[in-house]
Amino acid sequence: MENSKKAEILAKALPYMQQHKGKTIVVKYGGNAMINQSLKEAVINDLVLMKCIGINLVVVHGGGPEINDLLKRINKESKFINGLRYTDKETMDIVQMVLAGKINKDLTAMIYKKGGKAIGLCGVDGNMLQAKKLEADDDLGFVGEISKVDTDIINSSINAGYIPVISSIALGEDKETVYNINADTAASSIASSLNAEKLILLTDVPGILTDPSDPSTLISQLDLNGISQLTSNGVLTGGMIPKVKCCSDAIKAGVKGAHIIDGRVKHSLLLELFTDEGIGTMIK
Ligand SMILES: Nc1ncnc2c1ncn2[C@@H]1O[C@H](COP(=O)(O)OP(=O)(O)O)[C@@H](O)[C@H]1O
Ligand SMILES: CC(=O)N[C@@H](CCC(=O)OP(=O)(O)O)C(=O)O
Repeated sequence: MENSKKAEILAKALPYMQQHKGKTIVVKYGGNAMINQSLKEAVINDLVLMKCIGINLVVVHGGGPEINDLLKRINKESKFINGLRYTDKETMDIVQMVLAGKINKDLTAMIYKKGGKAIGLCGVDGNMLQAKKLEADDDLGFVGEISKVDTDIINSSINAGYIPVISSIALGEDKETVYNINADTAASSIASSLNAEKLILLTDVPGILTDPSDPSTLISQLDLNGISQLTSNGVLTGGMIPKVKCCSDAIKAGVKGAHIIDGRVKHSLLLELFTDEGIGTMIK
């Protein structure tokens, strides 16, 4: 590309930088969007860039596929009910090891490698995510429902210049039981409690599709009415069910926009933040 073209593209970033500076944006980085190393590096690059331009960035990560891999290694089957993992005690230990251990520390290190500053936390740290057992039609074991978010540790980390990188496990009211929280739910509750400008969910599809097998059926914008329609007519299945519910919960709580975008597209975060049209599905 010619230098003048490059300069033009860079100059066009100014209004977007001004728009986002000082705003709180929560990015949920899903396990399905972490599979390829070069893509992972591109995501980390974009996160560090977001922080550099003055966004109060919070990263909440998942790691479902990695949990499945480790369970498989101990010959344990992964069981999901409506997109949520049935979590017995042994599974809970694995979830904690993978999310709060391996993935959380890998992502934190990768941010340092890109020249950023991060602090890896889980919901237990700073008593940030407080939960009780999720009461559902089917018993899901140690799957929790967030009852309170204490944002102190998140705000302190942001004010000290760090990107908080948060894994989705939470502490029970007995201060003993640890619960497995769907990472979309954790991100949504955190975004709501922080009064965030945006919640961005990075996943492995282009956004919400009316036909999940056909990427050309992307819905680019939806409001809360549209969501109830999709939910009742069975278009959403599996992990998309909690994901969309999280977006609508965040919007109801005052988050201005929730975005489901394709983490497999290189620099999808920049396309979302630095173009008028954005990518993926925007819920308002
Ligand atoms: N209507 C839909 N549009 C797009 N994806 C859908 C839809 N219904 C179900 N899905 C599924 O939801 C998945 C995304 O949820 P999930 O696997 O939990 O992702 P992540 O690990 O990123 O949180 C997609 O891979 C897709 O298989
Ligand atoms: C209760 C529940 O389902 N918890 C999830 C937590 C991780 C997660 O949500 O990871 P992704 O974002 O990669 O799907 C799980 O155990 O897989």
